[in-house]
Amino acid sequence: MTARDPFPSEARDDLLVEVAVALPLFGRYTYAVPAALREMVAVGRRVLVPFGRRRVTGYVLGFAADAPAAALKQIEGLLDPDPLFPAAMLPFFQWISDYYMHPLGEVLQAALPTGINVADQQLVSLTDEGREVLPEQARTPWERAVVERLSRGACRLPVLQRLGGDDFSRTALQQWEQKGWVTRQNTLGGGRIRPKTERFVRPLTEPASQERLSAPRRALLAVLAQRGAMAVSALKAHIPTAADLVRRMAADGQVAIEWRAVYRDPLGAPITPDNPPAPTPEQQRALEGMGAAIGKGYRTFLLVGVTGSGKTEVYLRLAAEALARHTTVLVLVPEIALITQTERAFRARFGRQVALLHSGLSDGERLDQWQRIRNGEVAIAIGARSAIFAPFEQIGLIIVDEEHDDAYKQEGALRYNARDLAVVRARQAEAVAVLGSATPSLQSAYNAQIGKFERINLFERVDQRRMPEIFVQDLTDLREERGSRRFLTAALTEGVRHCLEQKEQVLLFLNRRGFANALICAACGQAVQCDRCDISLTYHQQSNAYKCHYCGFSQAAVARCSRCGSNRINRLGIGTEKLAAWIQELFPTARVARMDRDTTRRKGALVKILKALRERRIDILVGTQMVAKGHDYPYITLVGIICADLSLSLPDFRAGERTFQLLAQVAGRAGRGQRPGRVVLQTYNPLHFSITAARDQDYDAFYRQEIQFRQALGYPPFTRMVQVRITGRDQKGVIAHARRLGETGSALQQADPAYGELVLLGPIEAALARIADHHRWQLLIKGPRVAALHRFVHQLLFGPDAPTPKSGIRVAVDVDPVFLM
Ligand SMILES: Nc1ncnc2c1ncn2[C@@H]1O[C@H](COP(=O)(O)OP(=O)(O)OP(=O)(O)O)[C@@H](O)[C@H]1O
Ligand SMILES: [Zn+2]
Repeated sequence: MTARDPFPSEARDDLLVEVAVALPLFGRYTYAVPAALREMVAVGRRVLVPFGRRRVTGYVLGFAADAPAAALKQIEGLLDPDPLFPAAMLPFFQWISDYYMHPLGEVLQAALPTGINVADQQLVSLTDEGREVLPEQARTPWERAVVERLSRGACRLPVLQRLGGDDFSRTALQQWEQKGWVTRQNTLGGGRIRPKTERFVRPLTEPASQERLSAPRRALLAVLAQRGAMAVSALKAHIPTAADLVRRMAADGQVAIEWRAVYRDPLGAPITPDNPPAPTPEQQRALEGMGAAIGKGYRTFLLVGVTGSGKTEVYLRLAAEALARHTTVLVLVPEIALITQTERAFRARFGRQVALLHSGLSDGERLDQWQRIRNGEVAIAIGARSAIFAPFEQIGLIIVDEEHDDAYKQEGALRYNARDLAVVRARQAEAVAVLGSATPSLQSAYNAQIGKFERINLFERVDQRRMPEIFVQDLTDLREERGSRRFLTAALTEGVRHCLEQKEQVLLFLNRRGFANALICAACGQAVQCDRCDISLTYHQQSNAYKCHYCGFSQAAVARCSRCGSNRINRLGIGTEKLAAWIQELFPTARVARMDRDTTRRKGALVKILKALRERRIDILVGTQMVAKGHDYPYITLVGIICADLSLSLPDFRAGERTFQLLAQVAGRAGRGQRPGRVVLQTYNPLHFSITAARDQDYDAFYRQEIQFRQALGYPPFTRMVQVRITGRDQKGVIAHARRLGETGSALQQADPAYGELVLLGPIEAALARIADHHRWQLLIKGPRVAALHRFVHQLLFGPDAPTPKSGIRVAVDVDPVFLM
């Protein structure tokens, strides 16, 4: 026991708990629980624990029988009224920690709603000497901004970090501290989110005395008599002057005002219940197989249904089946634009039983949705990838819509794939997983082929609607054309004209935003490149700026050529911004809108565009891959694919798969209503099998070709991969560390015959060699079996011989990487 222990007499009866801390450390730590907290401590609770010289958030994993010999510290406090996740989810989090090689405490931190963690925060301030010396010493823009900020007073570290974005340097701060120019002090920072409370009114006056009251006061009491206690904000809908009135009535003792905790509600007005259509015979068959499986143990189905085959209706009916068996339902959707569509469908069927979890919500809203799930107040959760962590108990069904979508891959600190986690969670919970898509990932289709998943097909669109007719336009025929004529072909413009005459809608797809993406100096031929990335800049007309699509760097478009100084920069190439301008010129009276990352940056902008499309206030929608996803708009009868080849030539073995999926998906937006659809698909490679298969809407033809290629080259799904990425500002340091990892890897491989089956590729410079001034190198490790592969990488990065990176060099591990550049 430590000298600090305030309860020494109780030493050996101490309750001990194992805790994971929210720090980059793999261990589990044992703490004692002080007597006062003993009744309340439970698995899944967040606690505040001392750790080294700091205090941090921890999560109770379980109870420990024995204390390690070393000094034992005590939990300092419990952070929430209840556990934030059910104990039954711990094996799931542990699996994630093991498989993705990420510390459990950080897994939990990533899984729980953001903004609630409490930890020490460092307060930085200038010393007297620093105040004198530093204004001279600060070099980078970030350093200057920091000194400027600190000269106005002490400041929290995260605020300083944010001042200059990528320029931030921990080393600089440490040096300043060593030289005595700044000091750091620990303070306890609170979680940002508090429960929301509202003023509620409760009637007090006996009905008999009401005659003497004024008419408004009587009206207010009448409403309360009918509805019970009400929030003042809700009362205003009945009595506009309620706020003022309530205050005066409270003073006269006629009503009581009290604060009550309420949920922040992102759902808005209720949606009118829908009228479920009778399932088609195909839907019926699909439902019989999958519905009967719910509640009877783990199974995964791959639902392959052509675009417009009514997969959503299948999901809805399966969800109803799961609810009837008193289990809960998790629905994953790749992105926010689709969540609104799916949310609408589920709320129309299931009303208030639905919770939402996605990044479009405020932190407070998300926490409240989390609590509703946690408290068993809802039975269905819909959300983007992070919703896989929804704290349900008794899960019966997990649906992953558009399962092929790369958006399920989380990049950043904890790298996971929510689609894969859906299968893991279903297995652990003995639930049914349904992965749905018109264009499944090769991985999932292969899993169905070898019997890991069960495949269910929907071959036809509902109501015998035809698949769109696809016309392929060979762009090499138009090589001699200039400007807009090169991409706005006769086939396309005739189609658009016809559509507009019929008052139908057009979708034009181009997988590149901006105005011009090839900026070439007219005098010397130099391409205009980002200062901080090895990537060309794109011209954006609306902001009249050159922008980098990787780091966000932006400079005024008047800039001169970096090589010869000429200000004549040719703007070649085409992006959605230019396409929209061209099409507007050609069809001046058409209502043209654009949907890409530039036009949807502001909160709510995306939903606004989709609403206008639904209400037919847009005639022609121009967009990037955002428009390709499962949208269902009945009046779109023409889809134009401006240049199908853009994604084909990327240095990534999945380029063919992505291109096929993108084309088949965007084509599938046409002709979903009563009127038949047409697609004009323009390409320089009309014979490439990704393109012919998309033209024929033939998934299996694509699969047969692609799977052969993967097998021949030993790519997934025939192998598994782990990518190790080494990044940092110091190029030499990055290369040196990458080489050291490569050497360590080779040595490990030679030492252990079990590693003979692994292939080490690299270390090599990444295809995107520099982003935001960080040099990037990588090591790719391939192997036929997960166990050996993972053991190897673990040893390479965390084993006794693992090389330690110098400060400023980061090593990130990406298991089952999706982005290889
Ligand atoms: N049984 C049915 N009877 C009539 N209409 C239906 C039926 N099932 C679904 N629909 C309608 O068919 C349309 C297409 O369905 P849905 O959007 O679910 O297709 P999908 O299979 O998800 O396609 P995609 O893969 O392109 O997203 C929707 O408008 C839906 O309301
Ligand atoms: Zn850049």
